[in-house]
Amino acid sequence: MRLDVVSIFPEYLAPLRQSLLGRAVADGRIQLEVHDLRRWATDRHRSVDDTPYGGGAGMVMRPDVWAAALDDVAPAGATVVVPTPAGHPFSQATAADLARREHLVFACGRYEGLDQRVVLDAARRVEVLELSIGDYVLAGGEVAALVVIEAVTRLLPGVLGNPESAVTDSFGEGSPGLLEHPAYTRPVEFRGLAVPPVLLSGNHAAIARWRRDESLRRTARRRPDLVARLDPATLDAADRAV
Ligand SMILES: COc1cccc(COC(=O)c2cn[nH]c2)c1
Repeated sequence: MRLDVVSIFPEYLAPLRQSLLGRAVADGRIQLEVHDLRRWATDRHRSVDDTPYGGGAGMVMRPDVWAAALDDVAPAGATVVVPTPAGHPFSQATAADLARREHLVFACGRYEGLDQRVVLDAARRVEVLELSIGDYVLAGGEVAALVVIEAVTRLLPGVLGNPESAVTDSFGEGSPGLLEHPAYTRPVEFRGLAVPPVLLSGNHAAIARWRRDESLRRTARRRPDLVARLDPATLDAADRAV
């Protein structure tokens, strides 16, 4: 996979060269290039933003600068990802979809975002995905790009150590669509807190049942929205009793 990232703060993307992902980049399993958007700025001040038509606070990133950058960085066949609070919700399913693509280009906006014609023009040539990683506003798209890149590249076989299951919507072992159950390791008692005895029992059926129950309880408590989406057919009688 090839990754290109365009930003006015390229140093924000330094974490991509760390740890397992950094190793995949160093040995060429992933091609990564980070570009400074100002390279495509045309005036003496290398400006990349301007005041918004229609008035209002903040600045908008200029279409000419971004279009020139994407012309160079996103050839036909690339997928352009624009992190934005106004985007389609990013999910594990989206991550799995993006993991199957050859070339991802991340356009990191700042200020109030990109002139919409950047997206419209690029969409004539390549697929453009405006994605939101959550309902909050960051100062720029760089951190969101790091989130998406990590979620995507960890799914690539042979890229990040242990091959993660490519199952797109699993939140727990074999419990698709549920939150992960609690995890424990040594010591068996820690600051007066014990490990749930079932996990020490060696009874694998009971352990699987406990884990499933904990996933269901946690999901019901923390994410009723996920429970509403569960396919009732995947809930057995014991699940319904939780
Ligand atoms: C491209 O336009 C903008 C405008 C404003 C902020 C940003 C940065 O992205 C986010 O804040 C974000 C992404 N998902 N959730 C929040 C981009």
